[in-house]
Amino acid sequence: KGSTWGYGEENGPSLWHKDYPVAQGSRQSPIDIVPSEASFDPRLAPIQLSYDQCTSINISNNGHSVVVEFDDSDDRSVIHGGALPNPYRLRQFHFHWGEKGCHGSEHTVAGKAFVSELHLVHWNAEKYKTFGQAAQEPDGLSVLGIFLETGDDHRWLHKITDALYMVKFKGSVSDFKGFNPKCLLPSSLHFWTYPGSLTTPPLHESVIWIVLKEPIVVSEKQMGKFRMLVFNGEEEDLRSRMENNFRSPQPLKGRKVLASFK
Ligand SMILES: Cc1ccnc(S(N)(=O)=O)n1
Ligand SMILES: [Zn+2]
Repeated sequence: KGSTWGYGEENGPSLWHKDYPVAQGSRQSPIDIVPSEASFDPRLAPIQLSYDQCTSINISNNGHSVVVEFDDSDDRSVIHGGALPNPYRLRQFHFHWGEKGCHGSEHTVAGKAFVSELHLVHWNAEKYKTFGQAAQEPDGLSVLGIFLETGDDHRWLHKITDALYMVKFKGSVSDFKGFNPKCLLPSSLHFWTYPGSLTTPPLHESVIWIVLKEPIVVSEKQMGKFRMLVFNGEEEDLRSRMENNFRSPQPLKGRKVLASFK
């Protein structure tokens, strides 16, 4: 049986196209964002995150990242603005990161990578009945990308890093109530936006990407706690530290990146 995809030598991003030919498609993500080539679009509405009624449910290790899931049975937590035609519902957030001292973001800015990248995944519940269906439509999803750089401790990230020991192994799930990801936003909501894809299989070209210009600051110690997670299940002999779970920038193929700021 074909091995499932991952980030290793035998199943990493350069091989994903074999099982997921869309990997070589015309609107793949991530990309290298070149600010001087992005065009300021005054028509872009400011990003608004209405997360005050959001309901986080659990935190889990899916063998590729650590994921916090939300109750998306109604419009209690939505993102609107940017180039979005209507509000999109928050479904989950997760992270991508590198190894100690190295970079791990997926998007880069003029070739500069950050230590990590947070993805807040939303779906167009006004137009589609389920997340799964929306994930296969060109306007189905919107992912808000936030860069992480190292410096001082992030005062709220500890709520997540303190829970990571409970989800060390693939397949582990733990209660995670009352977390509002608004506490993970930088002060500026200036953004770039472009049409792209999921950055992990099935790599559907269904994402309107919104990437914030300003990174948030977290400490190397906090990042270290992400690296104590492992890709493998508790019962597997082969232990492999969860790190470098990022895809590299993909060809722009003529796409335009819009900027919400001058
Ligand atoms: C929910 C989901 C699946 C796959 N990839 C992504 S991502 N990394 O593009 O946000 N999100
Ligand atoms: Zn992601």
